[in-house]
Amino acid sequence: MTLEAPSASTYTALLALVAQTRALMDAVVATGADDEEIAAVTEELRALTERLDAVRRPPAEVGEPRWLMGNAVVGAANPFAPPIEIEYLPGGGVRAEQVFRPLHEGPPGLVHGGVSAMVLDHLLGTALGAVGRGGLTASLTMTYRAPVPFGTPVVATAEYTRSEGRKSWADGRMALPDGTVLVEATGLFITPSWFPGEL
Ligand SMILES: CCCCCCCC/C=C\CCCCCCCC(=O)SCCNC(=O)CCNC(=O)[C@H](O)C(C)(C)COP(=O)(O)OP(=O)(O)OC[C@H]1O[C@@H](n2cnc3c(N)ncnc32)[C@H](O)[C@@H]1OP(=O)(O)O
Repeated sequence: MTLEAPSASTYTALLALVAQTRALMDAVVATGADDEEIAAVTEELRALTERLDAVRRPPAEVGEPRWLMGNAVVGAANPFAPPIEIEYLPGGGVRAEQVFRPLHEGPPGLVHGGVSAMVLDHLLGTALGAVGRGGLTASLTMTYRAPVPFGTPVVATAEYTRSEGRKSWADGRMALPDGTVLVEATGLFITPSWFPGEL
């Protein structure tokens, strides 16, 4: 079955909804409203949730135009996604600059290590996809060298390193704009035997 991407106007409307939802999530994390106000807002949100949930779009399939719309890292339709915008570098490799928010908190005032792992996992996978070696993460090794701050830019980069058959490896890291490395990642990705795409 070929699924259609949402129309341009639906897509634009969806982007606005997602941006507003991200702002809501940030506000929820930080709110100091009193319990009555929280209860009133909760009721309004319950009604809004029911309206949106009344109609669902079918899930996307690999390769179709909107297949990453729901992705937790880059998904335009996913309010949980920071979202990360990935740049393909001319010499191979990928780069993304991101300002994390209190929504991504782990230790107070710092980004959660699992969020860093999620972002780097995706970046490694994208670096492999860029050289035609796309696959699923089989193992991911993280080295946390310094805390990742929120509210200030962090630069993530990743690149393909090598392959053996269906197995491919990529390396990546997050750093401050001055180059100070905060987190390093190395991952093994395996192109599943069922995957019809080219190796
Ligand atoms: C679907 C393709 C996508 C393509 C995308 C292309 C474009 C990219 C563009 C946009 C970027 C998107 C970026 C996304 C990034 C996010 C990534 C994720 O979050 S992925 C979700 C989390 N990961 C899982 O859910 C995997 C769950 N695991 C599995 O499904 C299987 O275990 C799998 C596919 C990883 C391997 O299963 P088997 O049946 O194909 O593997 P066997 O045949 O047993 O082994 C093959 C070889 O790999 C080794 N191997 C298997 N698993 C290993 C492991 N965990 N560690 C080390 N080696 C392992 C084996 O020892 C074997 O090695 P020997 O050939 O004998 O040398």
